[in-house]
Amino acid sequence: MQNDIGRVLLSEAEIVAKVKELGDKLTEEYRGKELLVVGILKGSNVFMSDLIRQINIPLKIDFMMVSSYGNATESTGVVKIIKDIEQSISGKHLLIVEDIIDSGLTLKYLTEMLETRKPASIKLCTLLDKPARRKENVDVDYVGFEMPDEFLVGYGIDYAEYYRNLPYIGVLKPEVYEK
Ligand SMILES: O=P(O)(O)OC[C@H]1O[C@H](OP(=O)(O)OP(=O)(O)O)[C@H](O)[C@@H]1O
Ligand code: HPA
Ligand SMILES: [Mg+2]
Repeated sequence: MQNDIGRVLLSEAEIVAKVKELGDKLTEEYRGKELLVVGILKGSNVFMSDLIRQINIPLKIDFMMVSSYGNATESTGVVKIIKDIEQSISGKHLLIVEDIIDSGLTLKYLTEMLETRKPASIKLCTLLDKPARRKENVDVDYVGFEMPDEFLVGYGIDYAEYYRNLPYIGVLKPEVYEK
């Protein structure tokens, strides 16, 4: 698995420090508010687990599962909801947690759909942002790192469902997906 990684872009230590920094900001932002943190599966799973433990106020969590990539490296543009939030979000402050924003298609679709359920607010937090690849404009409130236009894996992010368990973020060698 390590042999498929061309370069490590973010080390485990850099990620830990950034998650702590984001958690501190979110603690201040949501103090005294009814917070529901919504992770977008599967990619956000690792980031979400670390992030909520750095937010030091009462909160609830839930998950949605959507898919637009299948086993490809380009978004299909069709967002499928596989699992929805299990509770009413009306009047709640929603924090959507993503591992990566690339084309923006996933979040554009999701935020528009969730707005119709009348939450008190919706904000977005992503560990990684690839602004160069944006097809849909989405307002991201909290970004861990801006990344170059390369196919990234690790820390929850997959290629063909593998590499999610790498503790760092790396670039996959092109020969891995070109073969
Ligand atoms: O901005 P976009 O171009 O829409 O890409 C970002 C989305 O793509 C990935 O999910 P994917 O659909 O691959 O599912 P996964 O989280 O299960 O890997 C990632 O976790 C984001 O949800
Ligand atoms: O760079 C990426 N890597 C893996 N999955 C992704 N989904 C959107 N962008 C990416
Ligand atoms: Mg994926």
